[in-house]
Amino acid sequence: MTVALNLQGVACTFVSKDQPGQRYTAVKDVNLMVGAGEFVSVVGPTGCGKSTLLNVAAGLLAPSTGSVKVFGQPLQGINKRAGYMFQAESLMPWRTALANVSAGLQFRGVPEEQAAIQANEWLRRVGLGGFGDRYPHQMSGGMRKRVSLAQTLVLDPDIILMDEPFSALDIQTRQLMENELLDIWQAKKKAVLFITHDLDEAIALSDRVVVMSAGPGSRPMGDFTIDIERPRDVAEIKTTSRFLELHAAIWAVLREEVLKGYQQQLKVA
Ligand SMILES: Nc1ncnc2c1ncn2[C@@H]1O[C@H](COP(=O)(O)OP(=O)(O)OP(=O)(O)O)[C@@H](O)[C@H]1O
Repeated sequence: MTVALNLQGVACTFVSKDQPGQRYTAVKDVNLMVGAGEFVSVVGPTGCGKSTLLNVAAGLLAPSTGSVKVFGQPLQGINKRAGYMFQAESLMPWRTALANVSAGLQFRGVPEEQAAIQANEWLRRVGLGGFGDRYPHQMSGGMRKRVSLAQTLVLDPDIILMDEPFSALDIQTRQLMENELLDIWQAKKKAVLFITHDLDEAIALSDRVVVMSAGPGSRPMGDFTIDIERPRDVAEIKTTSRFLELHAAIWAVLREEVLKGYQQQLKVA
């Protein structure tokens, strides 16, 4: 299998803003690999360093030690083979849905007309054909997330990095979006690194679920293959016996770390 993303021996140490002498090692000894076309989720206690790892993969943060390779090449600067979708709203309020989706293409030098055709096509794929002229404030949260998804995918990245992209949505909209993401992923088979708090979501979507330990010095401490056949309906598979078995096995590892994570936070507070 071609390796799309490979983090080897990655550690990230931050210097405290208030006390420059103080250092905090968020993640340490992290080895994490995502194959081309593979869907990998990372779960872990709050504050363990999941977003930190995603930022490292995106090239937004250089690791203090270790290496990051993208399709075998050392990553320098921004990861141009990757598209990102973060938890926060990423739309420009002064641009229509269409203009939001086509912006990235235009920044890359695609002529306006061509960019609009591709952006329209992606809006249609995410179920928003006909909504291209709406502004973000004229759309629901779920619709805005669809626009964000189109905005990420229109650039045709080989690697998709997602940090809790659906956490702000109500459960029904969330399930719709998860199924849509799976449909698109199934058709395009990109490498996905998906961060979530939600173990159900991680299992439902992924080929593999990686469990991070509680910080400081958080590292992957479990790597579970999700051998549930595809295509999947995220709502339906949650009642299958294999899903429940996998959930129990992963939760047995994750639970301890979540408890440790809470203890850590209490200490910090
Ligand atoms: N730029 C920074 N400077 C100092 N500390 C940081 C910085 N970025 C992250 N940290 C610390 O590193 C740790 C990991 O943060 P990170 O946001 O990666 O965790 P997370 O697992 O994504 O958290 P959550 O699940 O709550 O979103 C936290 O303790 C955080 O306070």
